[in-house]
This record gives sequence, C-alpha cells and structure tokens, in this order.
Amino acid sequence: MMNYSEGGTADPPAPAVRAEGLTVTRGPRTVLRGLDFTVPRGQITGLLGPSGCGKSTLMRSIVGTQAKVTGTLEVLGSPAGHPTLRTRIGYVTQAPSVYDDLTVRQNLDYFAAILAPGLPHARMGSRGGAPIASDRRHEIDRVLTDVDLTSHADALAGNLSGGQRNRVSLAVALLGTPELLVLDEPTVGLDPVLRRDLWTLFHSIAADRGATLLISSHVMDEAERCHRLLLMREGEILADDTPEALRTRTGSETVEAAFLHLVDEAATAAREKETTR
Ligand SMILES: Nc1ncnc2c1ncn2[C@@H]1O[C@H](COP(=O)(O)OP(=O)(O)OP(=O)(O)O)[C@@H](O)[C@H]1O
Repeated sequence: MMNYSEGGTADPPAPAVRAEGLTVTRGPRTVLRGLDFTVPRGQITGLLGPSGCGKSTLMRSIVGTQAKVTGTLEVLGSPAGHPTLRTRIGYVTQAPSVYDDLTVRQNLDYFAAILAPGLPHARMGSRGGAPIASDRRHEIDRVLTDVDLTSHADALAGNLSGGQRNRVSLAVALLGTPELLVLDEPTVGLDPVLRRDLWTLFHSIAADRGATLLISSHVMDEAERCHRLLLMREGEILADDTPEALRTRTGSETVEAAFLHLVDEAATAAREKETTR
C-alpha cells in the first residue's frame, strides 16, 4: 500500500543516495568539490567522465571506504559507511577482488559465508570439492547463472581471463540481493556480446528486484543505456539528467556530443568569469 501525505499526494521515495556539499581530499588535492546530487531508487544511474575526474573516489565515498569525506552523504537513509549498510550494498572495484587459488564456486562460497554466516547448514551438497550448505549453493548457482559463469564454476580463478575474473567479482556483489549495487567500470575488457548481456542483466536487476545501480564508465555509448546520468569533470558534476534530456538540452545527437558541448560551455563560462574579475 502507498503512503500518502496530508495533502493527498504520494511521498516520493527517499533517494538511494543523497549528497550535499560532498567534498573529498586525497593527499594535497581536493578531488571532489562540494557535490550536490541524488541517485533515485530502482533505476540505473551512470557515472561518466574522463579518467581521473573522481568517479572511483565518489563510489568509494558512497560505500564508505574513502577517508577525508566532508559534507552530507546519505546512503539508503543512513550516513555513508554505517555498519548496517554493509549487507545492503554490493560493490565491485575496478581490480577484481578474487582469490586466485580458489575455484569460482569456492570464491563465491567464501564470500557468501561472510555475508550471511547464519544461512542454514542443513542438507549439505558435495559436488565440486568441499561440502557447501544447500541454501548457499542455491544462491551461488543463481549468481553464476546471472554472470554466465556456470560452465566455469570449478575452474581456478587464477586461470580465468580478465573479463571472467571481473564477472566473478560481479557475482560476489550480487550475493544476498543487495538494494544498491555500486559497479566501478564493470564492462571494461569485455567483448560486445558480454557487454550487451551484462547491461540486460543490470536492467533486469533494476526492474525485477527494484535495486538501484550506480555504474561508472568512461565509454559514452554505455551512457545511452542508463535511466539517468551524472556527468563528471575535474571533481565536479557537469550535469545530472536523463540521456534524452541531455541530448535535447544541448541539441546533440549523442550523449558524447552533449558531454563535449557541456565541457565547452563550462570552459567558456570560466573564461568569462575570469575576464570580468
Ligand atoms: N591514493 C591517492 N592519493 C592521492 N590522489 C589520488 C589517489 N588516488 C587517486 N587520486 C587522485 O584522485 C583523482 C580522482 O581519481 P579517481 O580514481 O577517483 O578517478 P576516476 O575518475 O575513477 O579515474 P579512472 O576512470 O581512470 O578510474 C585523480 O586525479 C587521482 O590522481
């Protein structure tokens, strides 16, 4: 049932992420400069911008692993980094975090045991090495199917290709059906077919499970696949809108052209500000 305010209109759901004046310093540099934005729930928000603009730093701040964060940063209604958020967020870093000397299934079982140590250990299975609790096995089978690695379940992670290792990391993040998935360049190094399949998976995660996805990329054609975009440049947010609205607003045919238009616009505005000083 929906909640209604006194005025009779539906309360908009609280955003998955809300930032106000978010500033991050790394060493002597201010890497994020007073960002204000929200990430709506149940949608795919793309975080796009050139290398070094601060995408990973912003993602690390959201998942609570970044030091020297000031301003307001709320994630799923709690301050970023709050312990209760740990099991509600799935995070995939750029470098796949998997154990090379374990098989894909053993990696997943290890992370599943950490995520949900209370899962029942009744009815043990024994295929593929050490016994695995049946509920965990079911969960692991599900995420293996999601990332199309079922046929490699018993391969050592160290023997996989870079793209396959990335998908093991993604499978780890999908364990436990998190409400918010933060994926740092998840499609780097993947062939076009796999990239397409992963984007189909991302859309079904948002549509079927109501999860929120924040996905970084510096490949502009992936922007077209997102519901919303945060375009970043040099630690600032250049635009926060839908791909269509960005194209329309800038009179551009592609998001890439819209991005370049906004960069030029920002540079012109900065020059004018400088000359009127
Ligand atoms: N450990 C660090 N110490 C100091 N500065 C850092 C550190 N890591 C990153 N930076 C700086 O912070 C800025 C933002 O880096 P970040 O990794 O967030 O960018 P990015 O947009 O994710 O880049 P890429 O697309 O190449 O991954 C960069 O200018 C980088 O030089």
